[in-house]
Amino acid sequence: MAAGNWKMNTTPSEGQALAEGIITAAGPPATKVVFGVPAIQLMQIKEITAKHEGYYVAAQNMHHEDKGAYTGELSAAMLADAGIDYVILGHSERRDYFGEDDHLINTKINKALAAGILPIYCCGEKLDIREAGSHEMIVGKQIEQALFSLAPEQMEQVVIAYEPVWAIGTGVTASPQQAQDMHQFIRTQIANQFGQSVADGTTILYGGSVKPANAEELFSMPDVDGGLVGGASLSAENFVPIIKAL
Ligand SMILES: O=C(CO)COP(=O)(O)O
Repeated sequence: MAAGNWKMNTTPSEGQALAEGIITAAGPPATKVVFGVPAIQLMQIKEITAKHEGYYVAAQNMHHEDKGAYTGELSAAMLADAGIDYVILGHSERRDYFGEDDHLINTKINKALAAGILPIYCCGEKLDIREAGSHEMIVGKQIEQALFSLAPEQMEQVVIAYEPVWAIGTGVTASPQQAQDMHQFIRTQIANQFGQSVADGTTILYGGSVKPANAEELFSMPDVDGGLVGGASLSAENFVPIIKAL
């Protein structure tokens, strides 16, 4: 899977041109391609991807309650009714700037699954944790708190994105071996909790300064099933080679 997280970039007209440009240049993809677009563009981009096999749309967030007085928020039911395929949950920017924790993210994951939307669950450690050698402990805890209450058939619907915070938007990428080690660790956690066949079927994406120049090497690692791409998903020139690396 090649997933782009556009974050708070692109106006609706820019987003339309971007999605159309990528689809035209990449053609029918050999992997699933997901556009994680700003809320205002969800239905517009869905209309485009619906015409092209292999292309999907993701929301970048979702509220954990079903409905009510939550000004500015979107519910799972709204996304589902609009035909949105995926929702990115637990991104480090939401954790840092909006105070989201794994308990809340777990609630959101349950709501998304109940509405038929596939969660892309983001986890990953900060630099000080990596330097202290505690990254497996911290990511292990994130996975446990957000996912271990799910039933195996729910877990089968979840995509995981390992995004070391120190690699996001910094130009510093985890080495292929660092990515592989963490992905293998995550898959083992999933296997221990949900069984080997669920773990084998789980898509685990790497995110953090994925570029055309490093995508192929990262994706060649056995437990790296694709990428969640920020900056390099904002132009066809950069994103198409990343799609084609899968
Ligand atoms: O946060 C990311 C994707 O969700 C990664 O962002 P960059 O690819 O810009 O480092």
